[in-house]
Amino acid sequence: MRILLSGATGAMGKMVAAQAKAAEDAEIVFGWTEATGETAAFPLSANIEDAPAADVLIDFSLHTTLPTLVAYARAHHLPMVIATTGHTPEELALMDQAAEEVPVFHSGNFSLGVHVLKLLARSAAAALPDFDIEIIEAHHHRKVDAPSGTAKMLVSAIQDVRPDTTVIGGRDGHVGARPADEIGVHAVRGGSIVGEHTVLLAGLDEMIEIKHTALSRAIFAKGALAAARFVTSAAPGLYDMDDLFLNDK
Ligand SMILES: NC(=O)C1=CN([C@@H]2O[C@H](COP(=O)(O)OP(=O)(O)OC[C@H]3O[C@@H](n4cnc5c(N)ncnc54)[C@H](OP(=O)(O)O)[C@@H]3O)[C@@H](O)[C@H]2O)C=CC1
Ligand SMILES: O=C(O)C1=N[C@H](C(=O)O)C[C@H](O)C1
Repeated sequence: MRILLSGATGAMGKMVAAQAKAAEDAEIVFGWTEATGETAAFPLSANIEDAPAADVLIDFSLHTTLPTLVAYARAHHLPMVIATTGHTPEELALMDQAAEEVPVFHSGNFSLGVHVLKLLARSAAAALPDFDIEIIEAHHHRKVDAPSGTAKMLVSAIQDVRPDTTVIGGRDGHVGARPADEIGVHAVRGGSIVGEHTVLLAGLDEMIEIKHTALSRAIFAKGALAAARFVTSAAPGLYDMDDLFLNDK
C-alpha cells in the first residue's frame, strides 16, 4: 500500500511514518508538508503535485488543507483517510461531495478504545434518560482546535438517542440552573497530554464516568493504517470507525 502522507512532519505524521515502517504492507511514498527543511525517509514537498502514484492518502494536518486534498484525490481517484480535526461546515460538505467519487474514511479518533467509549456513551445516555451529561476532554498545549474532534463525535453519538439536546461550552457568570436538554463540553489544554475524554453522566445521588486515556499516539496511527487498508478496496462513499467494526451501528 503506497501512502501519500499529508502533515508528514507533524507529531502524528511522524508516528504514521514509524508505524508504516513497522508494517509489512505499507510504504510512505511522499510527504506533504510546509516544513520542507526537515528530512524523512521519503520525499517531502510543499507542492502536492510533486507526489508520485499512490494507493491512498492519509491526512493528519490542518483543516484548511482539505480543499487541496479533495481536488488532488478526485483528480487521481485516490481513496482518502481524513484524521485531521476542526473542519468548518463548508469543508465537511466538501468531504461529502468527494465521497461521491472516491472512498473517504473520516474519523475524529482512530483508536479502538475511543470507538468503544462512543458505543458505551450512546448506550448509557439511552439507559439513563434523566441523567445530565457533560464531556471533558484534555489535550497537549499545541492543539489548535477545540473542542476536540473526538468530543464532537461523542456528542453526535449521544444525540442519536437524545436528539433534542443542545451543546454548550464553558459556563461563566449567572447562567441559571442547568437545563436537562444541555450537553456541556469542556476543553482542557496543557503540557504533553496525548488525549483524554471523559463522559460524565450525573443523576440524583449517583454518577457514572466513562473515560478513555490515550497513552501514545501509536493507537491513532495504527487505526489510520487499518482505515487505509479498508478504503483501498472500498467503493466511493463516506466511512467511519463503525465500518471497521461491523455490527456496531
Ligand atoms: N483522528 C485522530 O485519531 C487524530 C487526529 N489528530 C489530528 O491531526 C491533526 C494533526 O495533529 P498533530 O500531528 O498533533 O499536529 P502538528 O501540528 O504536530 O502537525 C500538523 C502538520 O500539518 C502540517 N501542515 C499544516 N498546514 C499545512 C499545509 N497548508 N500544507 C501542508 N502541511 C501543512 C504542519 O506543517 P508545519 O508544521 O510546517 O506547518 C505539520 O507537519 C490535528 O487536526 C489533530 O487534531 C491527531 C491525533 C489523532
Ligand atoms: O490533536 C490531537 O492530539 C488529537 N486530536 C484528536 C481530536 O481532536 O479528538 C484525537 C486525539 O484525541 C488527539
